[in-house]
Amino acid sequence: MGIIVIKIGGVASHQLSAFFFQQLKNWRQAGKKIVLIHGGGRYVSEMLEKLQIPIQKKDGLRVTTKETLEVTKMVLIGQVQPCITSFLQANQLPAIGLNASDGHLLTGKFLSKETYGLVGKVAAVQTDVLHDLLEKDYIPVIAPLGLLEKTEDQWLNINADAVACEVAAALKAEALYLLTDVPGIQHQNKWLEELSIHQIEGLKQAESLSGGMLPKVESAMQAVLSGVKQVIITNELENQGTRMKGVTAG
Ligand SMILES: Nc1ncnc2c1ncn2[C@@H]1O[C@H](COP(=O)(O)OP(=O)(O)O)[C@@H](O)[C@H]1O
Ligand SMILES: CC(=O)N[C@@H](CCC(=O)OP(=O)(O)O)C(=O)O
Repeated sequence: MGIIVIKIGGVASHQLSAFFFQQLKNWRQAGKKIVLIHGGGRYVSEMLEKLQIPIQKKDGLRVTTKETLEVTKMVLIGQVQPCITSFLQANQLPAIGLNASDGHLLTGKFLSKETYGLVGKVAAVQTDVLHDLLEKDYIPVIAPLGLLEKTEDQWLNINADAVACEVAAALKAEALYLLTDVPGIQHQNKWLEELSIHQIEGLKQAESLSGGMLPKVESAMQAVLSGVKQVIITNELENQGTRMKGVTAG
């Protein structure tokens, strides 16, 4: 079963183009299965500002306190996710919104509690739930949070790019698109068509990568190394974007 995983970044989530919906339909008609992961960090930040809760980011990740986590959950699962599922439904694409606790979909571990607080990395993806939905022709739409391993109530905030890459690897997806607000990765005023694992260190040293692009590139490369053949960072599905290239990938 050919699976295509698409991560919709915060900005991208409210500007899904007609081409996006048409492409999803074309893929489905060609027998592909689609899984979406959504971000929404900018909406979390907007709500934190409204509530006058301090925002702190480190290495492109949100330092997450108990209070921040509550707001993150509320915004991502309560606002961003239903917005995306209703856009899909309105475009005749059958969608089901999912969070970590649905069928124990996503479990996590602390990334570093001392440094980032209640931030996780993916420990396991319950792929059976996803396969069941895909067989019934649904498009699962997943929020980037996890449940701490061996608990039912300790939630962890996880970077959406990291979730998308882990889900793509667990599903052995044939392609992963990380949709964001820029047409790819830029270095020395040029948009890169490809970025190989060997170039990443150079880009970091040159301080070409900052903010959310740092964890995005790290996760994308991890997905390539886990066997996802095509990993692309772009702003629109029709644009070429930057293709991540592994050691042996051609
Ligand atoms: N080298 C780079 N090339 C392109 N964008 C970069 C680069 N370094 C940092 N960025 C920033 O990364 C942002 C995209 O990451 P992020 O804000 O986390 O988006 P998303 O919410 O879609 O995951 C861009 O808007 C851009 O400002
Ligand atoms: C740990 C961490 O940083 N979590 C992110 C989760 C949302 C996200 O990743 O949204 P984008 O993809 O739109 O940036 C956050 O709280 O902003």
